Order: sequence, then C-alpha cells, then structure tokens
Amino acid sequence: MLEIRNVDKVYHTRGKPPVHAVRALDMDIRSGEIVALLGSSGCGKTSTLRMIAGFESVSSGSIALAQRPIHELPPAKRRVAMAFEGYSLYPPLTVRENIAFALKAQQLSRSEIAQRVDNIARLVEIEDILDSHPRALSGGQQQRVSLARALVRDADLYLLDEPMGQLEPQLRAVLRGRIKGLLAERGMTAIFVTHDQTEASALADRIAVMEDGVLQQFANERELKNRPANLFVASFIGEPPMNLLETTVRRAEAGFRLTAGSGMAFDIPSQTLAPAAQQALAQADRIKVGIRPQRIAIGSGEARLRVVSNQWLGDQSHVAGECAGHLLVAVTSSRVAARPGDVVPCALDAKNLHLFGTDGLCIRHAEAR
Ligand SMILES: Nc1ncnc2c1ncn2[C@@H]1O[C@H](COP(=O)(O)OP(=O)(O)OP(=O)(O)O)[C@@H](O)[C@H]1O
Repeated sequence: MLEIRNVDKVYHTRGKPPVHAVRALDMDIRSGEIVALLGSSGCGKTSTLRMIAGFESVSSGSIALAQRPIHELPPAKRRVAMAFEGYSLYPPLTVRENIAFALKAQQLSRSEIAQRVDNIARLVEIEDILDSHPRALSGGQQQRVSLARALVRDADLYLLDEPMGQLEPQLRAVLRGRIKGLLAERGMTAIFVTHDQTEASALADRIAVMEDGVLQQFANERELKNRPANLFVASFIGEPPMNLLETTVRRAEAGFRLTAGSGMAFDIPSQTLAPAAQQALAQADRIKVGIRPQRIAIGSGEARLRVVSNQWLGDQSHVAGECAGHLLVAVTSSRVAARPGDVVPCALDAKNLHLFGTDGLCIRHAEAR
C-alpha cells in the first residue's frame, strides 16, 4: 500500500550545519493498517510524515502509495489527508467551514457534506463549537477540529501528527477507541506520530520505533517487548524499562558463563545460541544482558536483593533493590511485604535474559512465555 524506499531527509539552513533528520528509511505499510511512529523528540517522526504528505521534499529515495510514485507530486495530488501538529486551521472560517472545506474538492452535494461534517463532529465531540471560529477555541478543541478535518476526507492514507496530545486523559482514551473503530470500520490506512507508548499500543497494529533519524524496529507491541532488535528498543519499550547489566564473558564447558559482578553469574548453553551469536560471544570480552522486571521472581531463588524501595500500585508490586552491585527493578502481581533495607531472595534465570552484542544488536532473546 505505502512503500517508503531508502528515504533520507537532510535540512540545510544557511549559516548552520546540515541536519540529517531521517536516514535510509525503508517501510512497507499494508492497506487498512494503523501504524504508530514512536520515538523521542527530534528523532524524525514529523519529518517522515511531512515527506509522505508532500510538505517536505525527500532528499533522496522514493515513496509510492497504492503503486503510484508520489514523492514528486504536490500535496493535493497525493490522496493523503493530514492532521497537523500545529492544527493549521483557516482563521476566517468557522469550524464547520474548516471541516467542510476539505470536502469541497470532492464535488459532494451540500446535504452529503453537512451529514459528513455532523458525523465526524459527533465522533470527536465538537458539535457544540461548529459555528465558532478557531481563535475562540482552546488548544484541545483546535486539535479535534484538525483531526476531524483530516478524517472527514476520502483519501488513500491518513497521517495524524500527535493527534491527541492536547487532550485530557479521559477524553483521549474515549477518542482513541472511537478513532480506532472508525479506521477499522472503513478499512482506512493510517500513520500517527506519538511519543506515548500507551497510545501507540492502544491504537496501532504495528509500531515503528525511531531514534536519531533511524528506524530501529517495526513490529507489533508483543514483538517489540519479547524480541527487541537492539539495546535502544529494549530499553525504550516496556514499563518499567528492562534491567541492563554489563557482564564479562568466559567460555564454559557447555557454552558461556556471563558474570555480572561478584556473586551473579549466568550459564548460557551453546544450544540456546544461533551460530552467529556463539561467534559473537566467542569474540567478546564483555556484553550487556537485559532482563524484564516482570521476569525477575521475588521471594524465592539463589540471588539476594537488598530492597531500596517497594511500591504496591494496586495490582502489582514494583520492587527496586541492589543485587550483586547492580540496581534492579522487579515487578510481581502479588503484594511484597519487604521494607527498604530488607534482604529478599530473588531469581534471575538465564533463560529470561536477552543478550546484546558489542554493536548493541540483540544476539539472543529471552525464552518466549
Ligand atoms: N525545517 C527544518 N529545518 C531545519 N531542521 C529541522 C526542520 N524540521 C526539523 N528539523 C530538525 O530535524 C530533526 C528531526 O525533527 P522532527 O520534527 O522530524 O522530529 P520529531 O521526532 O517529530 O520531533 P518532535 O516529537 O519534537 O516533533 C530535529 O533535529 C529538528 O530540529
């Protein structure tokens, strides 16, 4: 449906060094798919969206939509609808006129336009402000008008830049559900930008994680959590973040022994390693290992955790503590009775470890549950 091939974006500003905002981006998005572009501020999400919409040129590479190369077409010819981060509403027009404006080019009857505007206004809860002008609206209201103006159109692709960033949490959750319903019901293909993991997980079929202009991994939430491609994704996705430990590598009888400070060692049998991973371990002195807080068992096991903090969140305990010189966070669904300073047994099983090579790429994932 949407094919992004080897796209780069470099901004040149007079008197300043060039900014390489997007690097060698390759993505394939399927028809009817909802995709989140997720990453921290400045990682290239908005630049990517604006290149697809045609408001920024690509520095190199190509973009095709429904088999049509679009990267050299003007925005109006791309059949792409976009809701902008800065809303971009027309100040002299009312909300109703702003939304209807996007439909004028589609040569629809007046009654059809009125009906569509009313339907989308109801969906994003702006029926009461249809006759207001943008300057009289709050940021959250303007954001919903901008969203309505994009979603009301007939387009091959919908691009939504931080579509709900200004809304209070309850309304955001309600609209998220409704928008997902609308997109699914109409089989609309959409890409939205967010830096909120919960939003990405709730709305998207697949999540593209970006950092420093580079696509780190493009997969569903489960895959990102269970099979992170590299250290960045491993530490960025998941709450609380994955525990990462520096270990020294030594060959052992049936594989490798990874030692993380005094009293913490993991035996990794060779049979759990692909040939490339074995080779990487054989050549490394030190590697990083990662373990999800949910995979550290508290209350039993060989290791000892000196508790630093223990919080019960209503449905899970978050226990932070020091273990063999490392600060670890563990999450369990049962209530843990330990207080700061207490020492509790815990288990870190080698099969629950993700191993990362010296280049940061994951060379072995934790065993699937
Ligand atoms: N028009 C421009 N001219 C020069 N540099 C730009 C321009 N637009 C963006 N940049 C730079 O390109 C990089 C990527 O910016 P971009 O807005 O795409 O990131 P982002 O992930 O969407 O960030 P945010 O979440 O803060 O909107 C940043 O370093 C930014 O400063």
